[in-house]
Amino acid sequence: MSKNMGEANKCPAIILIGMPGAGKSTIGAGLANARGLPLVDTDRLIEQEAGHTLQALLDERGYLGLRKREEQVLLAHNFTGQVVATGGSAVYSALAMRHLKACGPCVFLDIPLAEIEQRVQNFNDRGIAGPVGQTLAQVYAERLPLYQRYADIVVNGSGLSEAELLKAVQASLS
Ligand SMILES: Nc1ncnc2c1ncn2[C@@H]1O[C@H](COP(=O)(O)OP(=O)(O)O)[C@@H](O)[C@H]1O
Ligand SMILES: O=C(O)C1=C[C@@H](OP(=O)(O)O)[C@@H](O)[C@H](O)C1
Ligand SMILES: [Mg+2]
Repeated sequence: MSKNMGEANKCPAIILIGMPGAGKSTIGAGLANARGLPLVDTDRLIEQEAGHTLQALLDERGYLGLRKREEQVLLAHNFTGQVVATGGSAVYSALAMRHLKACGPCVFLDIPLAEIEQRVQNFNDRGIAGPVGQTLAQVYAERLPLYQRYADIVVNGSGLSEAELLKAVQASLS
């Protein structure tokens, strides 16, 4: 299940990756609470450090600019001892993912496209870091191999409630 726990044990953090709407922020908060660890939502970190909302960054710099900013912020922080809810686009940076994986196991919240589509109703103005016109299905198809590549642990969240998914993530880490 875990490909890289030896490295992770030196510098424990828990990194959540997955599609927008997968539940990284929601499950991250529950996980942090359950484990008594601080939560870092990297989207909020980017906004704090940039002094702009993600949408403003997207409007001003385009999706490649937002991805670059995300990479810079991820690389600038040591996430030791924290639960990290990443943004869905973090996996576009191999450098940032290498840095995150050195801090702890990457847990991929693997949610089927149909469930993501139900949850993400505001796809066109949600601030997705991708080219205009790309559909949610295209984003999913492009990113699935990246989430799989970087995952140390894959949690299948198909059909699970928030509470069930949190429990499954906890079980995957024990
Ligand atoms: N099983 C589930 N696990 C996590 N979130 C769920 C689940 N079912 C519905 N949701 C809802 O989906 C949304 C997930 O959003 P969020 O946690 O912000 O995801 P992400 O940070 O991955 O984009 C929330 O509104 C949450 O209430
Ligand atoms: O998947 C994406 O392209 C993005 C997802 C968002 O985070 P969540 O995955 O937490 O929604 C946020 O980082 C930004 O709007 C870009
Ligand atoms: Mg989030």
